[in-house]
Amino acid sequence: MKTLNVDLGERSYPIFIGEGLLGNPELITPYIAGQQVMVVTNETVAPLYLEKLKSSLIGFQVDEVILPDGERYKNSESIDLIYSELLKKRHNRKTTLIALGGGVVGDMCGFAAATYQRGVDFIQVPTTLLSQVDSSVGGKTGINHSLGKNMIGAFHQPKVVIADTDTLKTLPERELSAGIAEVIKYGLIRDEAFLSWIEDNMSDMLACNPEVLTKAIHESCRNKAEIVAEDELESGCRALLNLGHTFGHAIEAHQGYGNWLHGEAVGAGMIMAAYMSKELGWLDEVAFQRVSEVVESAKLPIKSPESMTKDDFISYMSLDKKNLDHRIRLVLLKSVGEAFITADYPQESFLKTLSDC
Ligand SMILES: NC(=O)c1ccc[n+]([C@@H]2O[C@H](COP(=O)([O-])OP(=O)(O)OC[C@H]3O[C@@H](n4cnc5c(N)ncnc54)[C@H](O)[C@@H]3O)[C@@H](O)[C@H]2O)c1
Ligand SMILES: O=C(O)C(=O)C[C@@H](O)[C@H](O)[C@H](O)COP(=O)(O)O
Ligand SMILES: [Zn+2]
Repeated sequence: MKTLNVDLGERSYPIFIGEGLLGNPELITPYIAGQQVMVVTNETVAPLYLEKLKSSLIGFQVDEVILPDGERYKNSESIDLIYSELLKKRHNRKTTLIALGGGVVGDMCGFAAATYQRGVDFIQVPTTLLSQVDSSVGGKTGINHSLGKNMIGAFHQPKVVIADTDTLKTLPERELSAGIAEVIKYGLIRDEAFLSWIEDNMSDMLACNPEVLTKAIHESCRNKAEIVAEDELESGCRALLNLGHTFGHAIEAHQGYGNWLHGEAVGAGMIMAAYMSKELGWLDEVAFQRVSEVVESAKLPIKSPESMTKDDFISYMSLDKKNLDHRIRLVLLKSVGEAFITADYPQESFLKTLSDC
């Protein structure tokens, strides 16, 4: 097992990564303050992993909420189901919520924990590649709105992250590719050496090779933990983690949540960001092709949906949480391995990107 730490003073926590972690009481029980636990999961993950998780929680009052599966259920109705179960089972302020599932379950469980009785503890047990490399770390929690992705939420850090790589054996291929999009993101924004490693190991990642996936998770979480430790609440460098997301969130919302997976939209969005970086003279053609090829090699879409017009993009992007003074702020690439954020660009380059990509 590998361990990383997210250094946030009194809110610091460990990330455990490895095989056979689910079901080990020594990894989870030290992080449960009271006697009550509420496991939040969904109808797909529960039959696969709920009993295993519960076997590590002997001696606690363990309750569970099994949500419907899908990005389209990342909404206030699902949050209400969690609150209702907590109240019905008389959970008090010492309770600990445990997110067992992918990023959708993790974001919702975290948001319920941030708000139930003004805030209770929670633990992340991520079971998708995307949630193991990204969403379980850093404390962004929340739900979608029909007008925009992740528009309602809170920063609320987990007490521990337990990433059992055995769970990836049951993950559908399309979901594995979606997770690789966020892995590629770390290489593009700040770690060119990691990007080269990703390029060299792409076929092993797609074949679910456990050593290669463990390294991908470790290096992704190391990069994310460093950024979050520097800028927990996204007043500066944390925004770089949004590479591809300003375009990608517009795709997800416009296409109807769940039709394009988050990682798929981020993959196409990163190519749009790279294309615009080329238009602005930051990337040359070779660097742009490198970005496009690594995304394509992960079996991700490389073009935005045919059905989306420039105005469709602009109407969603103009609501993006990073915007300042009605200017759309974008994360772009100075080079492969170095991102920056800007609202200062010629509108023609932005519009050309929307029509060409
Ligand atoms: N909070 C953050 O920092 C952050 C970061 C990145 C993404 N996100 C959010 O995460 C969400 C995407 O997460 P995701 O890609 O994990 O999607 P997801 O949670 O929808 O999971 C993908 C699918 O895999 C299933 N699944 C989960 N684990 C499985 C397993 N081990 N075996 C088989 N099936 C399994 C799920 O039920 C679901 O159908 C989006 O809502 C995105 O906005 C949040
Ligand atoms: O942790 C972050 O910060 C990120 O931006 C990680 C992203 O991969 C993730 O999709 C996040 O949920 C996007 O955040 P948002 O603030 O743009 O909603
Ligand atoms: Zn993301």
